[in-house]
Amino acid sequence: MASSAPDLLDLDITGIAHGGTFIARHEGRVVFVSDAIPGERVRARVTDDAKASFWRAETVEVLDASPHRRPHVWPEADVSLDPDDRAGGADLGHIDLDHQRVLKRQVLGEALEKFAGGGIQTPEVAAVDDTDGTGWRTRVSLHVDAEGVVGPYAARSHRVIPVRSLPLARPRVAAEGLSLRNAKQGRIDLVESADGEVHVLRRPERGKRPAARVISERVGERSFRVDADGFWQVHPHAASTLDSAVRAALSGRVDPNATHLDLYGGVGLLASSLAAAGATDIVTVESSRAATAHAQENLADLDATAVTARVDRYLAGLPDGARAGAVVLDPPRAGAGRAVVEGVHALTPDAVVYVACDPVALARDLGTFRGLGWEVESLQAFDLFPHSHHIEAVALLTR
Ligand SMILES: C[S@@+](CC[C@H](N)C(=O)[O-])C[C@H]1O[C@@H](n2cnc3c(N)ncnc32)[C@H](O)[C@@H]1O
Repeated sequence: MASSAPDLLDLDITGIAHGGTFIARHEGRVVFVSDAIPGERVRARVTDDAKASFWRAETVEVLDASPHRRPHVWPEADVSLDPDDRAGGADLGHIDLDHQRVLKRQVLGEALEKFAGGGIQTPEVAAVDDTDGTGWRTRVSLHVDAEGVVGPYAARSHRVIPVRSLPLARPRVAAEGLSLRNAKQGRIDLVESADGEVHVLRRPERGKRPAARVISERVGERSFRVDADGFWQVHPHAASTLDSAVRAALSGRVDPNATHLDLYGGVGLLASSLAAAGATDIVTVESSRAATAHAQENLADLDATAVTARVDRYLAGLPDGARAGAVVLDPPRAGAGRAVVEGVHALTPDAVVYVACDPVALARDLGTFRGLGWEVESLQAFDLFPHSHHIEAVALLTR
């Protein structure tokens, strides 16, 4: 560390930043602090002072606690432990669940204000069940270090932390994860499929990796085959929540004679939502060949075509004057980006439904859409990742 930052700082926490850290100021400079809550005064250890514009720090002691502070939902991530020994992946687990949702809404609102041009009503971040926010992770990645220690990584590091509990995991996933022994150095993914079976996918750093295993997921009456290590929503209510939100957004907006697009389609979840909303001719576009092979099979009863392509290239390759009825896009964390948004706009769709897992990327892309004359007609947000900073949002855009 450069000599300019003292090791320890006493800081007043004034806000929440995107990405699960909190904002304080020291001599005018922004400091991003982990494990804090707005309104608190904390003692924090500076971990990164390389940049002139901001530093990073970790709370080591809470000097004046927020009324929203709780013992961490994961004892192995509690602020009473040395920051190096705190398990990662539950960066809001020290905050009461309702207030987590208030703070997530604030992050979304600030992103919309800053990057989407402002004036968009920020929705509440809705709970998808009435639990305490534990026991939802159907997918958990653990790591095995050179000494054979199995556990999650510590927050903001690649150090494996041995743990006795995995409270965010589904109970069977947790039990399986905590019973792992004699593992080779590398990663182990645990995946609970819709039938409750837990699949253990060992990915040793050296040696042969096992062949892809196909599992079955379910939304309503429809089942989806997906590679166990392929993309599927993590919260058990996520796929059905997003399916319902997309159907509702598209209700009455699907021209049965048009071609409709499901971009970043995975194994076809939202293509089936398009079909449920009345679409008969659907193209689902996805870069993973394995996922599109599953999508083609999963949507076999529909008039759907699964295309393996990068969305930007697919859109760029469409003939001039090509049209789409409705477009659903569900990009990865980085968002769709200007070229894709412009490509969607060029298809003059009647409606665009944007499913987002990153509020800043969403806000940027909404800003681009608005610049092209689109309006955000509705926006919903869902707490599909309780005790972590992640948010899922669904926006309907029309012109
Ligand atoms: C957030 S997931 C959404 C999947 C699907 N809509 C669902 O709900 O299950 C994003 C998907 O986009 C795919 N992907 C990432 N970058 C892509 C790109 N540039 N073009 C096409 N697909 C991409 C990933 O493989 C992943 O399946």
